[in-house]
Amino acid sequence: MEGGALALPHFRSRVGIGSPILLSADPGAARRSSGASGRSRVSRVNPGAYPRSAGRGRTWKRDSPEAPPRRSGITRVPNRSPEMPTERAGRTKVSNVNLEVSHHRAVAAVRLLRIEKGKAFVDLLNEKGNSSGENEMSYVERTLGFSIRCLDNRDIRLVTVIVAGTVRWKRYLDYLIMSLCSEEKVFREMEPLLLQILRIGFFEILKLNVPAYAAVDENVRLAKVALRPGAGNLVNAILRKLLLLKEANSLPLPKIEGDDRAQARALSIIYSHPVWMVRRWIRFLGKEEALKLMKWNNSDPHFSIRVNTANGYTRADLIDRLESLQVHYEKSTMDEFVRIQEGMQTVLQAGLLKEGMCAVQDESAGLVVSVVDPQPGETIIDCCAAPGGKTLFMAARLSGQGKIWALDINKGRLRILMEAAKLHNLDAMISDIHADLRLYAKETTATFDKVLLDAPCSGLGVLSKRADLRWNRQFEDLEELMCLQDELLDSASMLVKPGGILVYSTCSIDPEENEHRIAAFVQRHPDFVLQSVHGYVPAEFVTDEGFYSSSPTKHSIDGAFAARLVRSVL
Ligand SMILES: C[S@@+](CC[C@H](N)C(=O)[O-])C[C@H]1O[C@@H](n2cnc3c(N)ncnc32)[C@H](O)[C@@H]1O
Repeated sequence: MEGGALALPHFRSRVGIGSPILLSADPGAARRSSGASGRSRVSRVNPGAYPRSAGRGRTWKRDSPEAPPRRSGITRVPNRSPEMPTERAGRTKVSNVNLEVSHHRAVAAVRLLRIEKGKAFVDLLNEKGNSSGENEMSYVERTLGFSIRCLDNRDIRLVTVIVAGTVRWKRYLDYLIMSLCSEEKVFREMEPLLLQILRIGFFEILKLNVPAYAAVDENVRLAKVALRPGAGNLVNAILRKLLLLKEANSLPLPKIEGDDRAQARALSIIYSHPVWMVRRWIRFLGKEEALKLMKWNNSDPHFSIRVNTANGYTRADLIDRLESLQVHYEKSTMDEFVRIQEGMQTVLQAGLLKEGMCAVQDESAGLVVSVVDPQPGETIIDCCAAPGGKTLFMAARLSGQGKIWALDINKGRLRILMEAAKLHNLDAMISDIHADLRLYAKETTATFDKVLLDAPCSGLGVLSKRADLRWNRQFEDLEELMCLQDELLDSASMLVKPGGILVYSTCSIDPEENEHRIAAFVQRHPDFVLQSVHGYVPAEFVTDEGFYSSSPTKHSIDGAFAARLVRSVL
């Protein structure tokens, strides 16, 4: 680093762009919206759903929604019953009612409700014991008004699969649900919790191929217990209609016809993406590639892990552990990486991350670090560093010599970065700076050998992993993001020492956030020259213009972009 000691200004934390939405419980909202009211609702529900005569000897009509659920791998509440008030001697007494609902569906329905209300995000790497464990259980209990036990590992996996899939396929599922309602008004005015239960049922039947009786019975039961008998009847009627249409192969889907806009609208339903994304991708990538991309975004995400060499581990050590855990893996072409084919939850539960042996990181992000090419002894500033995936990998590549400054506007995320740095035995090499890059660059005189700007972006390259992102991003966001990217690029460029390197990267595949930003930047800054990334990353990732670009459909990893610029010595 040149320019003497770094001034480390402290700014008040702002809401960071790209920062995760925090999980904050709002039971009142969900309860109000579901029309449910805890105990009294349960007492309303039960006499119909669980008649007193429903004891052992009772015969149920096959596939009746009231029939006792068959063992279908569905978890239930074992004799853990909410209390039902009964009248006795003029006072309300509490007696037990045998309520049984599928745990993972109840949790999935409530999590979906919260995601829709912006109070939660889809967590594809959900580990038992994190904030969405116990808190979520009590949230579900307060929202639905009945108790459920903690989820076991299998339940957690099912919740993850159902929540991620239902969020991804939301537009497609809603189109079908609306088509199967007696009138559009029924769909438009549907209670939020009822809609989530229907979406789960549709997703299970259409995309998970869950046996019909389980998908119908369990979701009907959940609607009856969590809402009221009438809600269960509606779920029953609509799911049964769906089953008939599915069997007859006549699901009501829109035809791809008419002008470009009409075709994009139909495709947006069939592939469940916002219309603006479909139109944009058809424009930039062509129809065939756009369809491939949407299929990729709807498929199960691929995860890779990177071994932490700073703790003395090698990839061979990591592979030994994976083999002992019977996790299916594949070696990546990148030395430090292993692709997990099956068993990501096992990796998480075995504690490999908590031990500091490895980190979850996509190779697309690893290749950005290869574009930076950190060399021992260098000074590097990571301008939008948190939560630190690239910072840690860059620090590991310095082999104990050199220094990284990790700057971010988001204090909470910076804290996570520094905790990870400690875990990875890299904290001595990393200093954090909590600041807005735009202000920091104006105030400091410090310059660095290398500057990485991993800019806030639309995230359009990582939609398979961020299931909810497609619905949260609006077309208008792009304009705002591009302005921010230009401002941050200008600021980052001030930190590059003469002859030093500036790397601009995103996890977007949108040319306007990538190539166009760099074209505009070099026009504003003639002292920077584009350098090809050839030699830093494998040739298949180098574009004709010399940028790094990874594509989900071509390379089967996340989409990312990076440009390497050299500052002239004068
Ligand atoms: C794409 S994320 C960075 C991911 C990170 N490089 C990694 O590999 O883990 C973008 C980051 O930019 C930060 N950010 C947004 N605006 C900023 C600003 N004006 N100054 C500094 N950081 C900012 C956000 O808080 C967010 O953590």
